Order: sequence, then C-alpha cells, then structure tokens
Amino acid sequence: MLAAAKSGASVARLPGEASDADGPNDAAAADAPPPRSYAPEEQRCGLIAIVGKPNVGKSTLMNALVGQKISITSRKAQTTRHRITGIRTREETQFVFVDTPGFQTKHSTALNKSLNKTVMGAIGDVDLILFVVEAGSFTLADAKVLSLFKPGIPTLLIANKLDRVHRRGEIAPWLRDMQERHPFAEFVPMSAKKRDDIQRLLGICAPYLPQQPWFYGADELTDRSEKFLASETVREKLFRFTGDELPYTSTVVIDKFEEEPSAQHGRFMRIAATIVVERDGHKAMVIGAGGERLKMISTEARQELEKLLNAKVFLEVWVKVRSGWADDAARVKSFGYE
Ligand SMILES: Nc1nc2c(ncn2[C@@H]2O[C@H](COP(=O)(O)OP(=O)(O)OP(=O)(O)O)[C@@H](O)[C@H]2O)c(=O)[nH]1
Repeated sequence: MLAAAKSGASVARLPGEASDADGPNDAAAADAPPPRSYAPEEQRCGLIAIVGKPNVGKSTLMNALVGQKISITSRKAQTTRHRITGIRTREETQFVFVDTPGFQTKHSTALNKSLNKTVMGAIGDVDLILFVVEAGSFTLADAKVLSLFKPGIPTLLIANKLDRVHRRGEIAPWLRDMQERHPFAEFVPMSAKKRDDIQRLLGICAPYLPQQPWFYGADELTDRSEKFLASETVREKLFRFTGDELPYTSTVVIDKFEEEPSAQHGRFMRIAATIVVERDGHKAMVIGAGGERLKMISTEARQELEKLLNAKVFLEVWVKVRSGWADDAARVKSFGYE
C-alpha cells in the first residue's frame, strides 16, 4: 500500500510496507533485508529511460522495477501519454526510471507530436537507456526509435516477452542480428512479468549509474502527484472497459481533488473527473446501456484509488464531447500534455 504524502506532493511507500504492484510478479522490496542507511558518499543514483515502440511492455517493466503500479498499462497500444518517473532504492543504489510514451510513427496529430517530444526529452539526458522490443522481433517502428538515440549513452537491449517465444533456439541468431544493428552495451532477454528477471535487470543496471547522492528519499516511488495518478487510474479503467472500440484520443481531466475532514475515515478524498471524447457516439459507448459501463469504470477506479491514496474515496465521473481536441495544440496543452 502507498502512503500519501501531503497534497500535491510526491507519493511514497510507508517504510517496511509490502508493495502492491500489478500482478503477482512484482519485484517489491517486501523480501529485501532491512535497509541500512548509506552515507551520501556511498550512494549511487542515476536516470534510466525506458524507451520503445507502443505496446512492447514499457509500463509493465517500469511498474515491476519500481515494485508498485505507477504507470498505467493496457492491451491497447499508446496507453502511456506522459513522461513518468518511477523510483526504486535498493541497497546503496537509487534507480530513477523514466517511462515514456511509445514513439508514434504513424499519425502526425498535435497529440502525437507532443508525445514524441516527450520521448526525445527523456532520452537526451540520462545515464542509461533500456530499449525495449519484443524478443525475436524487430520492425520498422523499432528501427525508427533506435535511430533517435544519440551515441554515447549506454543502451541495453531488453528483449521482453520472452515467455511468449516458444522456439528458444531462434533467439540466439536474432540476438546476433541485433548486435549488428547497434552497439548495445548488453542484451537482456527477459519477461517483465517474471520477478527473477526484474531482480537480475536491477543488478545489471546498477553499475551504469554514477556514484552520487540520491535525488529522492529512500521510500519515494514517483515524482508524480496524487492528482495525476488519479487521472491516470480513471484513464486506465476507461481503456480496459472500452477495449478497441474507443479511439485512443479520449482523455481524462480531474476537475476536483480535495481532502475533506472526516470523523469516520482517517482520510477522505472527494474527486471529480471528466472523460473527454471526440464524438457523441463515443460518449454513448463510454456510458453504456443504462449507464452500466460508466459505473464499472468509476467503481474500479475508485477501488484502486482507495488503495493508492490510502483513503476513503468519493469519485464522480462525467463524460464530455470536445471534438477535434487531439488535433488542437492549445487543447492538448490545456489537458496537461507537454
Ligand atoms: N506475455 C507477456 N506480456 C507482457 C510482458 N510485458 C508486458 N506484457 C503485456 O503487453 C501489453 C502492453 O504492455 P504495456 O506495459 O502497456 O506496454 P507499453 O510499451 O507501455 O505500451 P504504450 O503505453 O502503448 O507505449 C500488456 O497487455 C502487458 O500485460 C511480458 O513480459 N510477457
């Protein structure tokens, strides 16, 4: 469970608490030995960008590395829209992961331009890049992402979803081929859903980070605010319950995020969210017959937020039509995109 810091501040884990990551394979600190303190001159800390085309498993990897769900995931491509920082402190090393939106190569809308700018910003100034692809596959979209990397930043090839590769013998020739494409520092065939692979990857990343004092507290998980995590949680449920029917240009805006005094509950949060869609037809799709679908979206989002914020949550969700917002640069900005 997460401890919520003061309103608007970053989110941190309570010392000694087990994590609650997406799925059973999280690499949480739950089984780690009791932390000892490290003097600043003993500490190691650095930025690691997680980059790749849409849907290769970047957010799943980030959540597993952090040991807590920070970045939303879904089977639908292009779920991640923002640069999201996830923090993991293990022994003397603090890993600061930057999850990025999948680099968009197909459509050139204002939204996609903004997403690509986010990716470019994230990889410009890091100590290590994790370039994520699906094990055994390398498409034109992967090649386009790889072509953006500046020389000089060590890059690991993360061959993810290895559990889906049935003929393991085919991986060795594929890895040799990948070696010729780019001077990768290391090759890591793995599955973001396997706990041991995540632990191994943390060990591989650590030596690439410089010796310098940690940027964040040892128990911090992300630099994103609770309000931001609330909008992402509603957006995740929206995509989960609408599947491929709803265009990915739908978004969520948080209109109200307030803590209220409560005699009954330790913490009580009142949250109002608006789902913004492009057409009346999409609005009907989100609401569903008799309002059923919207109800499921709000209920699941509320339940997850109660765990995330460690609070009783009252959540209202509205749906509004704003046609053409994803093509309108000013609107894209007003909805919180960089
Ligand atoms: N079998 C298997 N599935 C995985 C693995 N890693 C991720 N997935 C699945 O792949 C899908 C996409 O994962 P995400 O983490 O949302 O991918 P992403 O790269 O962040 O996607 P974008 O937000 O579109 O950039 C989800 O259904 C994940 O459950 C893995 O190691 N094995």
